[in-house]
Amino acid sequence: MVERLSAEARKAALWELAGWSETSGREAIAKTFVFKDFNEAFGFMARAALVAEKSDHHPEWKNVYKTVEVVLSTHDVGGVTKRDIDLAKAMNAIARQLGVS
Ligand SMILES: C[C@H](O)[C@H](O)[C@H]1CNC2=NC(N)=NC(=O)C2=N1
Repeated sequence: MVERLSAEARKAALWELAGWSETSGREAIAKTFVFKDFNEAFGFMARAALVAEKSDHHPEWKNVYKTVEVVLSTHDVGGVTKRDIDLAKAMNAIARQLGVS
């Protein structure tokens, strides 16, 4: 079991995570990625899904055409943990490879 991050620790982690912010009304972090088209959005999701499955930590996400809205939290502890931060970093890296920040 990983430790739920404090409000301070969440803020510190988010400083280094471009585009991610805290959700309101729930302990989670979120980012909306906008790609060039559906093909790139779905390519991002396919790559991110492999990372998620490998680490047994899965995103809540919604895709409409070229936009992917992602919410990350660790359900087991009802908050944000290093597992969310790590997946958020991996998603940023994948998006960057696809030419999107
Ligand atoms: C049993 C299994 O490890 C858990 O259900 C995992 C699976 N994927 C998960 N993903 C996320 N985002 N949060 C979790 O708490 C979580 N728990």
